[in-house]
Amino acid sequence: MTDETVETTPGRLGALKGLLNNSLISRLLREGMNEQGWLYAIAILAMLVVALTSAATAWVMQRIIDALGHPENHAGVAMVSITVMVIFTVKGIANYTQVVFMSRAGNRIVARQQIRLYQKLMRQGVGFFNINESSDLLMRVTQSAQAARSLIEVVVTSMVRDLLTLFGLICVMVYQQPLLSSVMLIIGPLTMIGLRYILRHVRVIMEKEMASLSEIIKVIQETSGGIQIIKIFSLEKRMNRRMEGAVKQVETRSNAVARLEAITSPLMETLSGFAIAGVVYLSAFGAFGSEATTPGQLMSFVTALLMAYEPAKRLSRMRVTIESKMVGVRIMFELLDQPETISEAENATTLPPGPGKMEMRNLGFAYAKDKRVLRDVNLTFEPGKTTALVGPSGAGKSTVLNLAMRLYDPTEGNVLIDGQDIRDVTFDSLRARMSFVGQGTFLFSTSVMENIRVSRPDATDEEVYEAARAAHAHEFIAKLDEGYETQVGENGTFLSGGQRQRLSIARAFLRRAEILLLDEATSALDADSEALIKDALREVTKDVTTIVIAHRLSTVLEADRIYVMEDGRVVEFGTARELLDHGGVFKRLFDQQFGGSGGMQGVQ
Ligand SMILES: Nc1ncnc2c1ncn2[C@@H]1O[C@H](COP(=O)(O)OP(=O)(O)OP(=O)(O)O)[C@@H](O)[C@H]1O
Repeated sequence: MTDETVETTPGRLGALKGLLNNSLISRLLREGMNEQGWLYAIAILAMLVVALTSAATAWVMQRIIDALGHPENHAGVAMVSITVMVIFTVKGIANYTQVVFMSRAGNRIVARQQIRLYQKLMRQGVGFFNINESSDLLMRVTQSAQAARSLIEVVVTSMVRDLLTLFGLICVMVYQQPLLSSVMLIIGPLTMIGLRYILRHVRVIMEKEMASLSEIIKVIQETSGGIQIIKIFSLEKRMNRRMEGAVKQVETRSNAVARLEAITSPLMETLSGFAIAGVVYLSAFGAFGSEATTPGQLMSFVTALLMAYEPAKRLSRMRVTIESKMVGVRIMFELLDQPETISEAENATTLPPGPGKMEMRNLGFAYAKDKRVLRDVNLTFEPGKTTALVGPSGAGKSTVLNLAMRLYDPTEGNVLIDGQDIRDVTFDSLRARMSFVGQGTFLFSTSVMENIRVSRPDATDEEVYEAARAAHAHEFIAKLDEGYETQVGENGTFLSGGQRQRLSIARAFLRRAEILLLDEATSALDADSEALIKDALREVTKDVTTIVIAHRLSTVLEADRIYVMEDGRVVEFGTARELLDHGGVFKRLFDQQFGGSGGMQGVQ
């Protein structure tokens, strides 16, 4: 159930949301208990002992006071002293055990949830990352697991230790002063009324605080990624203002939550103060004299009353704390429960090695509903041949590659490799057959060597050098301070655009896959480098099914077949020669680039 579905009936909103929350809490507890059951069992046992020893502390006050009234009874005084020592020793050990085991269980929950969240992200398709901003994901993964931990801690501690302690102390109170206790039991619950007001606000404020936190992360990310543009266009002031706005919002909201949480203290304190004052007053005037009260009993009662204050306060604030943590837990489960945008078939098989023929049959595709990007596209990529996709910007060429790699599933039609629908095979076996160089050259923040080797982790150093030579990257790598061990910086900041592209090409060469996809793979290179890499490509792609996308038509003139795309459709195909003779879209694009027949040399 989502909040939108509930929103339609405002009257029932609160109740339904409460239900949703409760089911989330029980799910969180169930999962927590299932995974860390024994850690919690020990902690809960220790809490039980804490509760018992707390009640015993109050109870023993009677013995202390009464024993002090009879100092001549040495054995009695000694017995009371030993009892006090035992109670406090056991309480100390139980407290320690409870804290240590609760923390262990909590830390493990944070660790496991963060891993679960990350694994969930890994299973998501590319489409998921298009619609979920990275700052939001960062916030969810880092904050929400902590919230889950705190929530379990609050619920378990309050429901077990505080509730039992309170119960034990009330028993002592009733035992020692039944009449006075009944007065207290009436006043106590009155404090709960004030809390209803507070609860309503906490959740709303926390939701806004999370959104502002996400905005802070986004500003920092954009600052880091776009620092050049920020400086060149003097956007510093604007970015500062954005940051100040987001930080201010978090500050204001944190203050509001703190105010609401803090209000519970004076509420409880004032009422407790009134109650204690009342007890002292009534006792002094012997209002309860008929109960034959000894000073020890009265002292024991007052001690129990004072000790009950802390657990009662925590219990009364439990809902407020739960509400504030609930927001984090909800966004965590939302992420964990999101359907995967693309997934392997249940009985997916392994795509066996083969010649690497790829066919696309009647493909239709839309990234967003009702916005068709491909229509009835039929393409055949022959094994061992080079096929080019050309056409104006936005025609859908990169989308074809996205579907070939199964980063998305087509909305109509299918993609076949060696006759097998790629939806029926495992991701690993599909992608093992492919290699890719894209428009954006992503590099990891590690060494040059590791960046090339990601495509084939078991490659030897010699194989990496060989791939780098083929991509004409070896020369510049050798000149770097630490050669192949040079760190490239975040996304290759320390390298030029052309150098980054050469590393991407080396990475693709190293993979030695049967199908090679090149999307503007040489666009960042100068004409000389491009010519060199074209030679290397000729060598590397000899027996490889190669699909090339390039705006510079000079790159594709030698292709065995060229498909021309326009507005999501294939409008022409053939060799460069055939297409030029045909005099259609390709001829128009060719003339735009080469100005008439100026570039006809090289056309097969
Ligand atoms: N991730 C995406 N989400 C939504 N729409 C997208 C996405 N990627 C591309 N599009 C849209 O799909 C259409 C085709 O884009 P595509 O990148 O396939 O074109 P292209 O022919 O490769 O263009 P270019 O030559 O400029 O790279 C465009 O209209 C584009 O706006």
